[in-house]
Amino acid sequence: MIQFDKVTKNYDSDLKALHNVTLTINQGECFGVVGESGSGKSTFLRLLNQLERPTSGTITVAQQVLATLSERDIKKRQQQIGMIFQQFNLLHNQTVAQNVALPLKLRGKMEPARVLDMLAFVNLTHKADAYPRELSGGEKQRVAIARALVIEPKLLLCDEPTSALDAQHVDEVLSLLEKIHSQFQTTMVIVSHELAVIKRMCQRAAIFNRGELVGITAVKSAENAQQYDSYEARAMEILQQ
Ligand SMILES: Nc1ncnc2c1ncn2[C@@H]1O[C@H](COP(=O)(O)OP(=O)(O)OP(=O)(O)O)[C@@H](O)[C@H]1O
Repeated sequence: MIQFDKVTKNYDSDLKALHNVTLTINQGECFGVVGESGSGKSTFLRLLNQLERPTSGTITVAQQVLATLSERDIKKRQQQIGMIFQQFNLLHNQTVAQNVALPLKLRGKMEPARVLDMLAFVNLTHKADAYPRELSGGEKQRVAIARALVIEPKLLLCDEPTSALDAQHVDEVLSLLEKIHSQFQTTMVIVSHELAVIKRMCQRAAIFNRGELVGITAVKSAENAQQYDSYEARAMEILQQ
């Protein structure tokens, strides 16, 4: 579904946020992206949802080379991508139902029944008229997930989806992401510095270090407490167990 071919991204300076990255993400896959701070994870996501363009190389999504698309087609593509963030990014002066309805409203659609379906899917029907300040962190993230799903995305991008949550809410949100993956076969890309999250959710993961793709590994279960020389060695070892 997604192909990066020798993709490099420089921002203003000479520093390469991503350097010569080639990888493929399959349709229906849950793909993890790990790496230390500044390794290029967010840049990878921003290229995927076309908020940034590569300095060189090509990105192909659903057999379409992104660079060949018009602004209008890029906007259309972006509307098929759902995104969830570490800090939820809810509108605080809007109710839960209004937050979930927002992507539909932006497309000029009013589908209250669909909003209610989504709230039921994330188990928050009873909070439809509440405001974000009245919710727990886990509930806020579930609202954000309902908002991402309301457009029936082909691709769901998750940027540190559990990093702002305590353990109980982490489980709640991951269970919901698992349910989405099994029910809708949505292709998912999860960026997280928490290896346990990637381990639970993903079939494969890419490991980045300073903009370089160090490797892609199949993910197996159960973590051990061994000491490693570097973050990359630990990531590679733990994810392969
Ligand atoms: N808009 C920007 N302008 C200039 N440099 C940037 C910009 N965004 C990111 N960078 C730089 O690109 C490199 C990769 O950043 P990126 O945000 O992709 O890393 P990350 O792995 O997501 O980090 P974190 O885990 O801390 O969010 C970093 O050196 C960063 O300073």
